[in-house]
Amino acid sequence: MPTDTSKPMKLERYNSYIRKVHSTKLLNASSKFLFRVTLLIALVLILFFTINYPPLSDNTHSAPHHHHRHSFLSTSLFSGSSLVGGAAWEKQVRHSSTPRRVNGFSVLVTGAAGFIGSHCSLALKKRGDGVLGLDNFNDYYDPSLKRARQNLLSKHQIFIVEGDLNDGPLLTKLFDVVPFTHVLHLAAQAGVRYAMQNPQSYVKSNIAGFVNLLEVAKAVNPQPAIVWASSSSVYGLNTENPFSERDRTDRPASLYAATKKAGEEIAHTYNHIYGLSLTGLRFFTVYGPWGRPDMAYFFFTKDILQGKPIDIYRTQDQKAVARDFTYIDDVVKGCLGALDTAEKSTGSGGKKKGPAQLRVYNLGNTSPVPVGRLVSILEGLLNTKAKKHVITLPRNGDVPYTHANVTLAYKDFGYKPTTDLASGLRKFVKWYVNYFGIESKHSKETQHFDESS
Ligand SMILES: O=C(O)[C@H]1O[C@H](OP(=O)(O)OP(=O)(O)OC[C@H]2O[C@@H](n3ccc(=O)[nH]c3=O)[C@H](O)[C@@H]2O)[C@H](O)[C@@H](O)[C@H]1O
Repeated sequence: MPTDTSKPMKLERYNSYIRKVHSTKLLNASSKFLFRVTLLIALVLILFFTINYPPLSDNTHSAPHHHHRHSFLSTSLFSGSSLVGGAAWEKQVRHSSTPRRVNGFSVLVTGAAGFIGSHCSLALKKRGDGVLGLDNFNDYYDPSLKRARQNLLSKHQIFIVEGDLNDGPLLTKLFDVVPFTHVLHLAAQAGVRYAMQNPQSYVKSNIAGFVNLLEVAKAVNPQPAIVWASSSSVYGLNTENPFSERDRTDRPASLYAATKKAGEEIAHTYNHIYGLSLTGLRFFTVYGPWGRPDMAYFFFTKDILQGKPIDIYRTQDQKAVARDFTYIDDVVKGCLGALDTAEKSTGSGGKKKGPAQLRVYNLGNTSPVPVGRLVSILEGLLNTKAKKHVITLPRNGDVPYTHANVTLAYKDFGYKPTTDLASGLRKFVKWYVNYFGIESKHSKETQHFDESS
């Protein structure tokens, strides 16, 4: 009888089958495991990129750390149509910054598409200084007005780089290309009442942005001298009259004022540690052609012309609210005076070499005018009665009055305001009706408008 060999063979086949099944199971299990791990990694990566690289349409009021990334992506690589850092861009930057007079300055003007920034840029350029603008063109008020100012500046060979103060690499790049002698730092989140709606934007521009600029300025060689915009609002609840630079400024009435006051303290620190030459200018309610639409004189004009009611504030004890309204041309002279008398910074490569200049000046008009009087002047100029709502000052950060003592600015650089409110508003209204193409008997009188007035 032949021996049955099929049994061990079957067993062997069975064993090998079992091994196969096991190894396939193992393979299946490990590939499932691998697949899950890959999926998890992919999800983590997607989450990471979504958080760190928000879409470029991220709005301007987003959280500061988001905005920093956004501004780096959007401004460090591209600015309008020209590639930042490219040869054509560098040529524009250099051309705009090169002075055309002997011993002329090279000035970086931040906020150059803004009201005071555009006027100062033009004035500097006209006397032969080199000017490079920086502006983020945010939408705090209608950016089309900022674009119109930019057009005006570009006709005078002034180039504005589109970028944010918080964009460190961009600022460093600008100083790499141009050894600026001066910075006129006017970029800020302005407006007293808006600080209650969007407090973070004040911290982002007026504190973080300022510190970022100072960080770059202290590290470059040569360090520039810096003249920057503080505000009359730092006097807050001060009751001395008129306001002098020696008065208390530790009782701000709005977050806007608090951020400007913080700027003055930060300036002290950078002057003390790094030898940066710093001059703060306390502007008093500056108005005029190409002004800011968020300011009362501007939107009163608009509302009066449109037949809309306007609110005129009175103090809690029913007294008139008054401001030391200051005409733009006077303020421009003050800014240029401050630049002309600014001493060089003393540090280099981030190290202080000796004491440096640290100054603060009032730039006001020295004659406060009640808001009711401002409205009567506008009514006369527009030949239209305003629909006036006199209301008690809401608790919105406003102070009852401002009044500048400008003795110090006069002594140090001959600052002397010469334009009263009626003459200044006349020039503003002339610009307004032309700019907005308002057809009235006023526009006929002003057909020969000089756009740079
Ligand atoms: O000197 C400054 O440092 C600041 O000046 C400016 O602030 P302000 O002096 O508050 O100007 P602005 O808003 O034009 O109100 C003018 C007057 O109209 C009153 N006012 C205002 C609004 C209204 O509806 N009714 C009204 O009576 C109001 O009570 C006030 O009395 C800049 O905006 C600010 O950025 C900052 O630079």
